[in-house]
Amino acid sequence: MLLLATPLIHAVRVVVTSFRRRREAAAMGARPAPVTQGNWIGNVDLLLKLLDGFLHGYPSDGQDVIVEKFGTTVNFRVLWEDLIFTVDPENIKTILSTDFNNYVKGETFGFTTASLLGSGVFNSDGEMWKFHRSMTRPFFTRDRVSDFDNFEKHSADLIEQMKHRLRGGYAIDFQDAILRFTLDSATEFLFGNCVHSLATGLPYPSTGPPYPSTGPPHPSTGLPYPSSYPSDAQTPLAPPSDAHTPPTRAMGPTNANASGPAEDFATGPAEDFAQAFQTAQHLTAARLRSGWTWPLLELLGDKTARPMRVVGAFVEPILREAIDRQRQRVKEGINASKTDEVGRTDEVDKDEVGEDETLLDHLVRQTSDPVLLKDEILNIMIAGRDTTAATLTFIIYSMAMYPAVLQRLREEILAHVGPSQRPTYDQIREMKYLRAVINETLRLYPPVPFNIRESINATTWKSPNPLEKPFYIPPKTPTSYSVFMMHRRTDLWGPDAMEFDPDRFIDHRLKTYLSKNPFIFLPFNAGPRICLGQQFAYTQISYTLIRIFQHFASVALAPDAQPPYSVPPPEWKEAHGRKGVERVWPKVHLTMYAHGGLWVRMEEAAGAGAGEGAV
Ligand code: HEM
Repeated sequence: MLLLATPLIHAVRVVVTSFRRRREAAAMGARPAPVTQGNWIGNVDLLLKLLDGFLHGYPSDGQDVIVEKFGTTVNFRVLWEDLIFTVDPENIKTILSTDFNNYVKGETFGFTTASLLGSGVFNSDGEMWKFHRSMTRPFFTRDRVSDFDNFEKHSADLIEQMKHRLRGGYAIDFQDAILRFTLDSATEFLFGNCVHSLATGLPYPSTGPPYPSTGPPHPSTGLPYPSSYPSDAQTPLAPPSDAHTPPTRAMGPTNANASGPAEDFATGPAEDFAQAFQTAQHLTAARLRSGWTWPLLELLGDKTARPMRVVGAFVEPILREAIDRQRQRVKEGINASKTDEVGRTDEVDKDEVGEDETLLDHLVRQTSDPVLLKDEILNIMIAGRDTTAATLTFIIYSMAMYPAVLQRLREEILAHVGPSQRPTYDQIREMKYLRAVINETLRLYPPVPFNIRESINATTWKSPNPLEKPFYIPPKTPTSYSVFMMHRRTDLWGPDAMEFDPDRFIDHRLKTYLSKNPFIFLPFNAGPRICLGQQFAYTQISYTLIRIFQHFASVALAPDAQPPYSVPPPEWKEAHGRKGVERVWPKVHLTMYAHGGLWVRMEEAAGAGAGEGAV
């Protein structure tokens, strides 16, 4: 009886809600956004198509066809639940800026991402969000964002590791290398304690011939390692006889299952952490794509539990140590403070940051709540690490695809900074072409391609056609938007929007398109929740690119080393736009990445390595 009653109650609720909303829309002088029409009941076919696009397609597969058919604002109604999706800058501006107070991350987003993000800055609202943001903001002043000693140390490590592997005749996975680089610099920036993930060496290609197949599954996640070692017996490309021994084995024991030149590439807790964190992000992104149905797919248990245990085992001891240090300080009368019910302290000047203070030191002065601290640190790690790594990965990819752009970029680097000197803040600011290359990459490959909010009260959005009634947006409804798709619209960026051309951020096109409407370019979001690390990211990316291209003169894709499963399918060549020209597979979990890595060979620049900061 109950089984029969439940769908009936749901059906009645759907009919009543729909009637109420039609009445409310009419009262507001608005019309409903167009609703996608699938072929199966409840648009289940549509849901499956979107999930298939997410798992096996190009980032906008599924959505692009719908937008083309129904317009730039559309209701993806699946299983009778509304989800308003937009790629219209006017509506995105409304969500993020002009009507900011009417949108929250919301309970659904919070519930879906809780096992990954906790109640950190990314998925909190109201007072908790303000608290997180104000705790972290003082860390992004100009002094802090130009911590060039940190950038220098880690980019020198990165370049050394790249050269070492390339000189051995191997291709390198630049994405893996840069994720190690950002993990090292983020852990130093956040904890004051670098995990030295670069020091264990870069992985070898896993493809054959002449390489053997992928190694054993990762012990903590059950997934394959991103790459594995070749065994000496199977490959003529044996490791170089001058096999480099990492300066420190800082990340603990190596993976006992792996075979090969272990003295040249090791795995340990930092890799376990990074791999597990990535897996948890992927699972969370799949939940977001499945809408309210995701708990049905996890009836047997929380799929993120296992990887998040690995993540916890890595960060919790670091947090405990920081809390103990702070307790000791309080005992000694330094930074004494009272603590409220969520562990917040009240006698600390939140804007005051000591010169050598790390973000964690700063945070433990304000709260001793270990959960709050863990959430904040992991949120910043996702915010800062993966996004910066994605940008650098897709810049290197673009430099391999467009050698003339790289040549011009190198000319600018050599003219402003020289072949081996460390760049200064002012030199970075003057390098217009460098900034244009970064922006063009952020336009075509924005690290956060899709995002979501939830409306609080019923409201309206402008229609793209001013002669038509505005769209009615129901209350408590998910409103999703894609800057990935907006950044590629030819009506907003011009007929050549699908081409990679940094000059559009310099020449007449800047005035024609972007200056007229800055909301067409939102890689860092906008409004009160705009990215806190924007300046930090531009500076770190610029610094790292300058250092890389002082040392390397060219980049070429290495399709022989790219794992076969990650090569774009041949049928993509028929697609129009960028999908048709792609030579790596951009995919999205919470952020964008190159599926299977970005395998490249790079040629060292003549004369590089001499002078200041030589590697
Ligand atoms: C190219 C690099 C980066 C890109 C493209 C980027 C992009 C974004 C985007 C789109 C958001 C909004 C997310 C949302 O509201 O749902 C965001 C928020 C944020 N970002 Fe970044 N980010 C980058 C680098 C960084 C770095 C390096 C840091 C810090 C080290 C950082 C810290 C943050 C924080 C704390 C927020 C949350 C702001 C809030 O909700 O109030 N980001 N970022």
